[in-house]
Amino acid sequence: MSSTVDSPISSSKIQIHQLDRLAPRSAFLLFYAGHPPHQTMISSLSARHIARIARQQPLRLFSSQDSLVVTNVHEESGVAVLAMNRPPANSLSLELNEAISTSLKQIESNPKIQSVILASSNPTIFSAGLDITELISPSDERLPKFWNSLQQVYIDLYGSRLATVAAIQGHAPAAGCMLALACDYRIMHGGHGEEHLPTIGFNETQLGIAAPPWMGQLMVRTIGFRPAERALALGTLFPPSEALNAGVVDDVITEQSSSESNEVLKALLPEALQSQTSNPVMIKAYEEAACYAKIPPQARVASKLVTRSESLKEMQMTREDDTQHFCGFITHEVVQKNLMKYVEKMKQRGKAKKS
Ligand SMILES: CCCC/C=C/CC(=O)SCCNC(=O)CCNC(=O)[C@H](O)C(C)(C)COP(=O)(O)OP(=O)(O)OC[C@H]1O[C@@H](n2cnc3c(N)ncnc32)[C@H](O)[C@@H]1OP(=O)(O)O
Repeated sequence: MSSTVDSPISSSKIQIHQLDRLAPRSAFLLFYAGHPPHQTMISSLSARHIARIARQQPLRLFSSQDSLVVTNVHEESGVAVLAMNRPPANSLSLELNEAISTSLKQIESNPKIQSVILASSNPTIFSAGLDITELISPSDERLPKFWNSLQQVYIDLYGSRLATVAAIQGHAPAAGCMLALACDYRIMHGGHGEEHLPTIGFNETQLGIAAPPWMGQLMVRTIGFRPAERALALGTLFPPSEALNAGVVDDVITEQSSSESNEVLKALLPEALQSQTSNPVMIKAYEEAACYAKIPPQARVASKLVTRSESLKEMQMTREDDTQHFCGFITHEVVQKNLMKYVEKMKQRGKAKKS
């Protein structure tokens, strides 16, 4: 099935192909940047989102302090912020994943916005990765839905028409690292002294599980085959300077700096992030996002898709198999035992910290 609607992003025409056979609830948005041979894929959206765009209806904005994500836009600079807001650790539950995808789509539907900063309302944790409690004794109904929602976040972020900048204030293990790697630019905080260094990486093997192929390949595409192969096998969590050297992040910032951007940040940041207006990571993230926002969007999007469209297509084609594999793997008795042990350790550590 295919239909054409006016693009909410530009005056171009967008053609929508419903790829029922490959991904029943998804569709590719095909964007004509110039002539048909230059047709490029921007993103995949759920059928529900497409129906809304076709009717030109705005998506619901998540903005209250109780929301799982908080967002705000600054149309003058073309920059938006989308911050995860699920205490204590922004671990990714089904609901948080869905909120990220929905909010990203809502921001994308504003034609004045060209960049988004992916951030956290927690100043020491970007995201702790998957909510491990989703993985323990899961229900047959929720587990595939949960995994689908994570795949969708990856597809939406990696294929977004927006330039995406990750403001990594603190820890970003496993799927938290995936969120950052799916962005266009990554800025990490250097930490507060040797004892409080945040880390980033795919630590799955340390939990007795393995990162799925699309996540592992994301690391391969970011840091290269051999370093990624080793980091994936060992479950390496990189502290900031090592993450920078390996290419996991693009920038590490520690110094507090005053900047002209402070004033804009006051207007841009949602209430839950107002304490971060003079945070160096946020300042740098804003400056980078504003820089991307000045590039002619059609050229920027076309260039992004040179490197991303193949892996996004692959993801769409293997999505159902990936979900089946994930559900089979996670519910395996040995994996369940490993996960329970890991959660027990995590709780003991939490108790020790509090006492
Ligand atoms: C085919 C299979 C593919 C499977 C793919 C999996 C990808 C994944 O994402 S697996 C998840 C991997 N995540 C982790 O291993 C992170 C575990 N957490 C931590 O290492 C630390 O919490 C942290 C480094 C992120 C932060 O450390 P910090 O000392 O600041 O805080 P804590 O006291 O440890 O944690 C605070 C609070 O949050 C709870 N929590 C932390 N992480 C998770 C999580 N991933 N899921 C659920 N809950 C989590 C932790 O238990 C604490 O709770 P309490 O305050 O109630 O004790």
